[in-house]
Amino acid sequence: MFLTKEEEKLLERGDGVSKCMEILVALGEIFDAERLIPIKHAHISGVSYQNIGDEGLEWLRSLNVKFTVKTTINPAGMDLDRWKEMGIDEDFARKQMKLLNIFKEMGAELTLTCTPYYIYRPSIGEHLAWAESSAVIYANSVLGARTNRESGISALASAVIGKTPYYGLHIKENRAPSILVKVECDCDPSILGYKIGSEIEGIPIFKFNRKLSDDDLKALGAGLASTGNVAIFHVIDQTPEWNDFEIPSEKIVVDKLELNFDCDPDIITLGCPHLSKEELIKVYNLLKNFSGKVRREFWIFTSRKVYEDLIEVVDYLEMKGVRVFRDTCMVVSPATRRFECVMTNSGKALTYLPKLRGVKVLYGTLEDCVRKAFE
Ligand SMILES: C[C@@](O)(CCOP(=O)(O)O)CC(=O)O
Ligand code: SF4
Repeated sequence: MFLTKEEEKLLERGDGVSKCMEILVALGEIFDAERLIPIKHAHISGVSYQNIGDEGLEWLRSLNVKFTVKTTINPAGMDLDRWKEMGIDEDFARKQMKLLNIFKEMGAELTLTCTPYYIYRPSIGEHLAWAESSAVIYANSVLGARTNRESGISALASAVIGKTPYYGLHIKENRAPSILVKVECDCDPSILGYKIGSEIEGIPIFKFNRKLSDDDLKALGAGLASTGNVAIFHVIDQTPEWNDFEIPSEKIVVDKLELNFDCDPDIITLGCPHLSKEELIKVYNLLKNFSGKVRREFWIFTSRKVYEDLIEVVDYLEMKGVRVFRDTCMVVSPATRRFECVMTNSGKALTYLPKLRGVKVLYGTLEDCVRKAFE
């Protein structure tokens, strides 16, 4: 991969910046990138102490670097204000705060959300270096911005250098669809993504018989990326780049989805990825149909920004016994170990909760989840 004189010099410093350059050069060589390109925004995953532990914390501290572009970060292992209520112990909280202080010293904004696009909405064609698979696929598919599916480490290296290797989805022709998915059922987009992700190769372009909302597209992408190596999709008549390419001849038809999850939930959860304003308001409107408080643990996760923008809605949900937490989620928090069976409408959470937290899961639509909370 070609390096400019300045880039060569960064390699020779022998410090944390050199380490970051080495990561980007190695990535560039693996994927045969011709050069590095500047990025506008990096989003780093691997922020929960639960997932990176003491080793990750010490490695980050040893880098001793500063970010040179706008940098946001993924959820931590707890709500920074209500961690005791989540059942988190002091030792974990202390270590999580130590980790967040390191990110802050590096120059990250402590956004602690997997939905950075609600805070900074990238524009079409903008080059990013984002980790967090659900954010990557949203940026590429719904916004038309350009990022590969970075790891936490490669996103951090790009945040320091301000660049990323020019390969993969940064290049227009690599964003072309290779399989048409005709959807003939009124299937939950989250579950559709969860099922299709493991069944297809390449980039899907969907044909729906209805208009999907941005939240539907968010759920579809999160599900797709959780079970498949998919970092972009298109939807005919709906996503920004759908008409820039030939419609692929390879086609599958989806007319029904079968799921077999079964357990009696001791907690219901929504917000994987973190809920948008519209989604939080949808929960509010559903809750108004039920008298009294919920009868099961009901945890909702969203970003601080959405929470603060809708504080009256949050107050109502809390009054109904729902807990609205920020900064974290069921997948990256040790709090989840208190539960046996988690009910959710998120295809992504159905994938990761058993894998990362070892709990059983039960699928329900948003309406099913709200109804179950009162049973
Ligand atoms: C599962 C995920 O959403 C959150 C946990 O990952 P991390 O600890 O933020 O790297 C990451 C991802 O899907 O890229
Ligand atoms: S809520 Fe879901 S998408 Fe967001 S960080 Fe947690 S697992 Fe990832």
